[in-house]
Amino acid sequence: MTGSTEMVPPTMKHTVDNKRLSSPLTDSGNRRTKKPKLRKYKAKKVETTSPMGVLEFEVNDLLKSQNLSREQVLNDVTSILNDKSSTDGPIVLQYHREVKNVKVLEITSNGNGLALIDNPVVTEKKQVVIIPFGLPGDVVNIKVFKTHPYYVESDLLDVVEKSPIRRDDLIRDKYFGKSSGSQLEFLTYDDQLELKRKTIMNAYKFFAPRLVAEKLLPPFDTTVASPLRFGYRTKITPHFDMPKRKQKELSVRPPLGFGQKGRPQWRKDTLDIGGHGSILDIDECVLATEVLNKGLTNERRKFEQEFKNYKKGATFLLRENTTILDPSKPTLEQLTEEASRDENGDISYVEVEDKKNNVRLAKTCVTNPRQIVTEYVDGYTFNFSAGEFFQNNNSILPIVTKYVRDNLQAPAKGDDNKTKFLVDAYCGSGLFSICSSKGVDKVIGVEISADSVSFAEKNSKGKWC
Ligand SMILES: C[S@@+](CC[C@H](N)C(=O)[O-])C[C@H]1O[C@@H](n2cnc3c(N)ncnc32)[C@H](O)[C@@H]1O
Repeated sequence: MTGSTEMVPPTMKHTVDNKRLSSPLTDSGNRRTKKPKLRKYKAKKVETTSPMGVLEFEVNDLLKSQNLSREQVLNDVTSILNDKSSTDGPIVLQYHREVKNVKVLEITSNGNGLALIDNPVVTEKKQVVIIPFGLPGDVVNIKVFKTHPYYVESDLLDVVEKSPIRRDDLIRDKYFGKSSGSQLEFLTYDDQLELKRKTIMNAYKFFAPRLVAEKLLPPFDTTVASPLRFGYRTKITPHFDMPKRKQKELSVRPPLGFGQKGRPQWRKDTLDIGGHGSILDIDECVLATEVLNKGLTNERRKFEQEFKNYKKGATFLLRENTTILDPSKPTLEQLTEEASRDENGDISYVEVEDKKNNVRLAKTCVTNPRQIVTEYVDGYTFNFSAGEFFQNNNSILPIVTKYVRDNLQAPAKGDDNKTKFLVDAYCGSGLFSICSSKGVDKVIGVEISADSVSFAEKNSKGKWC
């Protein structure tokens, strides 16, 4: 399975930087060797439902399936921490090495491959390795670059043998394979939906084990497909960092885009696209809607002129806004709210039609988080602050809100087949409460954000709530 670099067992001599030792004189004038102060690894407290917490469950699942104990994959992080150099100390170099012909065994809920490799120091031990863009069944070459107690992180260098589910021919995003923006484009859409289903099933397995053990859950249905697979995201947040070494005035525009996912090298023809910084310079997002891509072009052009004015890095908000058009008036005249503008100073927009409700809509791109925006869902409109939460895929909302509506109609006991109360926990600006309220006596929304509560109240006025 693995063919790691040559191994030299570490000794404590390796682990200590001599320069850091203080050695006071004894009475006889000799230097007394003081025990070196070891740097201790401090494990961060991980919230179990966070991505790191879920990873821990997934690692445990892998170990169970491979009949391995946690002890058998435990890494000696302390000796790495106390090596002479954190980049090229002898122990660091033993751990952070290239490993060839690694068979990927599993895929995590966020799309990373999981595999087992030999521990480079203790021959009878293994390591769990995370391989971004590695698929179960792939045989790959990797570079391990970071060690945690129960797993190591790596970059994908080459795919030696392709998994039967790997479909690189489906990739449309030029940044795919290095950007953190999209993870699953090299799977068929059916496989992507199946992975989502497995993620939900795992959520119940990890967080509600009694419900699963006592068979109290209904069967898991297939995942509802999105009508749009690309060009659906109604919010993106490209960002930039300032260079670490402060210059008086920046001479070159910093990259503006999304984070790079490690330093992968497997897509040789796109290696240089977006650059090599921790943030990639992104000029189009295949997942975002057409008008957000227009906004991205506009805001990048503005940034090109203004980047010297920034003292710190920042995040840009690009959020789609919808105007319901009056067909008797010119579109531009009706775009009264501020939005991203093109090089001529005109608001960029895209017109679309809701055939079902016979309505024409203009989509614009808002950049001010405090600006009030409108989303249009199957005839309903929702207002909320651009910076607050709203579902990111507008194209799927008529389907999911209908699904919820259709499956809510459980009649209250001994009643006239009517649902009396609907409680929408975590209601945001009221999307599901409002779309499901028809025929219900009373809807109660629960929400922690005061801003969203006030919009939920406003959005529900005149509806059935
Ligand atoms: C994923 S959003 C869903 C909003 C809404 N259901 C929708 O689909 O548009 C989750 C919402 O839960 C709210 N929230 C988070 N923690 C909460 C808590 N402890 N109590 C109530 N609401 C909370 C957030 O402010 C956010 O609006």
